[in-house]
Amino acid sequence: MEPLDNYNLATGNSAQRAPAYLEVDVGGYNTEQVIPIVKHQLVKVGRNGKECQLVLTNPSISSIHCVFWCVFFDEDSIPMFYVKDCSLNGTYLNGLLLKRDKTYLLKDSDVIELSQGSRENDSKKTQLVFMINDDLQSSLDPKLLDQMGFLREVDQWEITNRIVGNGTFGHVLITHNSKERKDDACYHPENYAVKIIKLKPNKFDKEARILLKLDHPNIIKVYHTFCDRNNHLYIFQDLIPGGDLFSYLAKGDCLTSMSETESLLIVFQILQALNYLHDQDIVHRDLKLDNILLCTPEPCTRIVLADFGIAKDLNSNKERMHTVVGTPEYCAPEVGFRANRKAYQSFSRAATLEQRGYDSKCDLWSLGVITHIMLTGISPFYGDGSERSIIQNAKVGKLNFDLKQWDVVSDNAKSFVKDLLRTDVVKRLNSKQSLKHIWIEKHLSQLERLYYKKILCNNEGPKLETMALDWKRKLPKSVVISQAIPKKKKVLE
Ligand SMILES: Nc1ncnc2c1ncn2[C@@H]1O[C@H](COP(=O)(O)OP(=O)(O)OP(=O)(O)O)[C@@H](O)[C@H]1O
Repeated sequence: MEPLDNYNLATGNSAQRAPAYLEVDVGGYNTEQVIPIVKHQLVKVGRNGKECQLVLTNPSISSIHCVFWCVFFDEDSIPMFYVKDCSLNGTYLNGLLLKRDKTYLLKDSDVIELSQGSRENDSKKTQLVFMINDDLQSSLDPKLLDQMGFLREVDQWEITNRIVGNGTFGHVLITHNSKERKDDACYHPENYAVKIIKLKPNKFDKEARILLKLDHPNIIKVYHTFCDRNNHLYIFQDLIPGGDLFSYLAKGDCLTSMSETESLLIVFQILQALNYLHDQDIVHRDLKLDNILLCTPEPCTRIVLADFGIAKDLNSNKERMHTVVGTPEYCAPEVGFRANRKAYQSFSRAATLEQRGYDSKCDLWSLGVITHIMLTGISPFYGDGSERSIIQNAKVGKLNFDLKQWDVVSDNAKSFVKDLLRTDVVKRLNSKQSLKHIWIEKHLSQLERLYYKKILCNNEGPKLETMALDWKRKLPKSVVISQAIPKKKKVLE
């Protein structure tokens, strides 16, 4: 039997108290070793002794063969557990090959096989059995869909009772595409997400209309929409499995900062998305940490903008916007939130006030707030946390770069934040100007290389050949794109 190093492996009860764990079997025998899967910790399996929690020396195993993690939407919800294949020789889930760099949702008792050698090698075969803690398992409600009045099936989409997230307006659930399963029997079927919103009778939904028009790697991809007899609108979309940026930064009961490099890569991607949206006269209007989703909860991952619930398509009406919408903490002062909410108290989230209106630059203010938080862990206008103080502070727009959290941040990054958080809209950068800011421009070649080569090609998501031509044109000449598509393999009995 190949040696199995005990890197961070737990045994017995401590691991079984984790929300989920992996049991390690080698050559068909249970080794009694278990790897807990807990919040904020990736579990890597492979040959790399420095990075992996479970180190395997079998040569057919890749340096990092596969990665496991869990995502908690909030403390009350049942977490989602995922596995991502990063190997050369393939990872199998219940006997079916996973697509390389794709992420799959796990369920209790799933068996993950790391190599499928010949029969003589069966004694070396490592299997991981995924187990969910009994308490969590029993809280999954099989009648959830009926209770909520949601359909179980819409065309080829099968809707499950597993909730990915909840918002003010919608529930987001896991769904499968049965047609895909029939078309591709060798691969494990993928999971998708469906956002279900209750519409007011006879109202059409702007979110679905806007999303169906969009096609960008940093914007949530929508495949299909459907409205049932109860005015529930179903928006079928990609499942983005790394959780949102808020959860990624939240450790304990406060937000933490991330390195300048990691922040820059996220800012660059958000700007790609904003540039694309604003070029088409679409304004997001609710950009915040919670609406930025990560493909994997680790640095250098693709990020995706979600929740276009209050986005505005200015194509139908080229005027400036006047509706007070968004989230005060991220909201530009010109949008018109008032410290005295009486002015629009009768409306849930929106009101039209007498004012000069605002334009797409409100999204850049929100990006300024997001960048400030990523670099320092501090929300710039938070004050005492009350809506009144946030709105008042944002109106004044005073930033404090003397705080010790800024000591490790470059002057260029500070200048970027300052140029986005300008209360004077005319002086605030737009998305094109932001992409030319010295903080971005100085690192542009590295950013583009990482973006096109690593984030778009190796990270799950659109491959370059499927993307629009204007995206291809931006590819720097020096970058060689490696198409990491594994050969199709037969399903083993
Ligand atoms: N495609 C997706 N993949 C994975 N998670 C998702 C997806 N869409 C939404 N979520 C999760 O569900 C949560 C709620 O979704 P969303 O923000 O779209 O709903 P909402 O009702 O419009 O929310 P809000 O209260 O912010 O307006 C998100 O914060 C996110 O964590």
